[in-house]
Amino acid sequence: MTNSSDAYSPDAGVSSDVLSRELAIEQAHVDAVYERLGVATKSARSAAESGQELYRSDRGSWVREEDGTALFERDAFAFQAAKRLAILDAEHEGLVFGRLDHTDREVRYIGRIGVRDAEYEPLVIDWRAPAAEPFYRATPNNPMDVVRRRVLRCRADKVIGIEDDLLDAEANIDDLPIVGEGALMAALSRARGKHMRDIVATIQAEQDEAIRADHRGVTVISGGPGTGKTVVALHRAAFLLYSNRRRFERGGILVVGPGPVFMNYIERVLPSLGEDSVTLRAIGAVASDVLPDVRATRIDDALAANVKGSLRMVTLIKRLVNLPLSDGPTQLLTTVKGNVLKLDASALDRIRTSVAAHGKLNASRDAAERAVLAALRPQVPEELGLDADAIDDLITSSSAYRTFLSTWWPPLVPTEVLRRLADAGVVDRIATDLLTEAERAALTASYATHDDWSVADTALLDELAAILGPLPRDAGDSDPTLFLTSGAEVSELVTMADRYTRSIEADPDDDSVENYAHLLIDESQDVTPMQWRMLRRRGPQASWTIVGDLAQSSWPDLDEVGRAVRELIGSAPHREFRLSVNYRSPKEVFDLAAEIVKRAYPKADLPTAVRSTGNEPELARVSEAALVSDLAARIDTLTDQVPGTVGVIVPPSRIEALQAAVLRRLASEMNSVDIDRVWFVTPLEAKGLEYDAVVVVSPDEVVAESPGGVRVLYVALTRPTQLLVTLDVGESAGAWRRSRS
Ligand SMILES: Nc1ncnc2c1ncn2[C@@H]1O[C@H](COP(=O)(O)OP(=O)(O)OP(=O)(O)O)[C@@H](O)[C@H]1O
Repeated sequence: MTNSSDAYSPDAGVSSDVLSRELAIEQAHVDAVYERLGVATKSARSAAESGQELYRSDRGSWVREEDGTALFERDAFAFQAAKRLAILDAEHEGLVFGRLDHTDREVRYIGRIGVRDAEYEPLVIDWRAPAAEPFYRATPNNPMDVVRRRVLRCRADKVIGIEDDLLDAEANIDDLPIVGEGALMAALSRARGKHMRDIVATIQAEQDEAIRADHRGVTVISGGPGTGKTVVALHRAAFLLYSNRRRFERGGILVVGPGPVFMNYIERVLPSLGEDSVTLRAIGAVASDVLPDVRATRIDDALAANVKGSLRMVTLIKRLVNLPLSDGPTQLLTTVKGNVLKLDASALDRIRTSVAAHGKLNASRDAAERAVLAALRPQVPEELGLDADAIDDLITSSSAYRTFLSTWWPPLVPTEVLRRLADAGVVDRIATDLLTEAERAALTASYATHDDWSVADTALLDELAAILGPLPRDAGDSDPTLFLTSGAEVSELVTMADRYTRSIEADPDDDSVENYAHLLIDESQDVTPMQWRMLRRRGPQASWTIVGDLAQSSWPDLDEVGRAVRELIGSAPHREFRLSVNYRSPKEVFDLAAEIVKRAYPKADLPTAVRSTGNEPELARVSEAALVSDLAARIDTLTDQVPGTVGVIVPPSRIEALQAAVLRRLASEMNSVDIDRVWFVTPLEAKGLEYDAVVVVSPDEVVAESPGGVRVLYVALTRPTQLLVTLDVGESAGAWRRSRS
């Protein structure tokens, strides 16, 4: 097996004459397809110019097949073909990638888009069409009337390689040569680059079932590392769009992954399948539809992260919202014709709680005012002979009352409310029965020591946005200088006026949560209960695809993860798929990783590694003093040994300093190293990613620094496609492997 990107080498067993002849046959077909597409593009353009915008769809596609009734079907097809062609990633590996030869001698070509000839006969079948299914599902045990499955490897419009599988050796067809040594193995041993590639030419049968599963309800896809969960989920998104375009293009599909590095890694897959209408968002950016500035990447320390992810925060946040502002009024005093009217703190609290129970706070100011007036009216002496309207007019015209209302029920901005948790006094008042002392301290410290938001905070901010609702549209009508005449202390005046002015800068139109028809959640084992609440707000009517592996969870309470998914499924129809083959890690690497994870999590779902390289992992040790020079030297060697990427996975506490020092050393002493191929990441950032070679720095610290412990080390150990090095730092390090059985 070869590591080069041209690993689709022709089988030496087939004469070069046969190979050349077969390549020429396939080239002729590919040429015909491109010629036809040229015609389709022209025809699409001219139809568009002659006013067919009528058929433009809401989300910007040119034509919906179902609506194109006034068009000849062929014209509608031309639109679709031209549109998909325009989206296809420039670097995609061939429009036509497969061929099926059937027992009845019928030949079908499979490609990224469907293409028909002038007589409307299929030249290429879209990989998602039912007729393409045997390409993925046929096996020698169940050949599905297919004799030979052929994968074509193209560069741009040139066919450069062929890989065949003989599926029905009994079929009486003796003029079908079999070429190549297996498309899957060749694909798997190719170098990894910065972006994930589609697997459209080599989808395996168990993966195909998950991709084509019913769109309704909830589809759960599980499996160990490297089993293709992510890539399968992305192909499923493309399949859903193909099979139910109207519903999913209009309603939208949201793909959520763990972080921006991961989103960047997967972003090319859907365009390479001709689909560009899917929204990709890291979990820390999901709330950015309601809170545009909130896009977080920082991970809290373990204790704070656990607290912030837990459902106990729902109660805590409700209490926080109801807790009067420390600089707000504690009572209302006003007069009507010389008679003093008063509501004390407990009366105000009762009103606040009962109003808050019935609506969103920012939308309830009128209701709160009605409740306050209703509580004041009985205090006006009857002998004044005033009716309710007259009393209300007298109360509301007083400046003391207006000042009270603005400060007692101000427009509340989620970010400002959550910041209140930096005050230990606030946390103590609302959380003594919810959190331990250590948890309360961790929560307060996380806000007191950081100005920016963490990923876990975004779900809390989203929860707050849901409780508070959009800012009132008239929030800007009141004059902040009002406070200057209220008679309170100057320092307070500034605080309130300041808060008021800042809060009205938010655009009330930005507060609507985006709803999707389908949500696809990757690395779901790390989604906390609070984050599930945030996601569910994006798809109250949606169907779901949930992808994950409990053995890779960084969340400490695995039962809670399971419960959250069961709750989401509820009584909806659902189906589960388990992927069983690890296509990423060589067997030698995965054996080590599996042994480590089994110790901490015996129930781990361990896949079978499909490849073997003969390279055992290197378990190395280095002193603290020699770490930088040793790591730089290893990176130098590894970039020579593998053709693609080298991942250096470093515990969070070390990454910044170590990366800077190693890069400096590489630049000064080993400047032949191609730095663009080297990635420094924390174990959590490495989730879902893969590299040709990986160095895991200080595995003991990787375990110690994450609430997921050994499971997070398992993630790190399962990232390489070729070579693994672990680097213990210091004489006594290595606990992670000493207790190997
Ligand atoms: N059928 C296939 N043909 C070719 N390559 C495949 C196939 N299935 C998976 N792969 C490759 O295997 C690698 C792992 O896939 P992927 O990242 O989707 O796995 P995963 O199950 O999400 O892993 P993890 O849980 O570790 O994040 C990728 O490089 C992917 O392209």
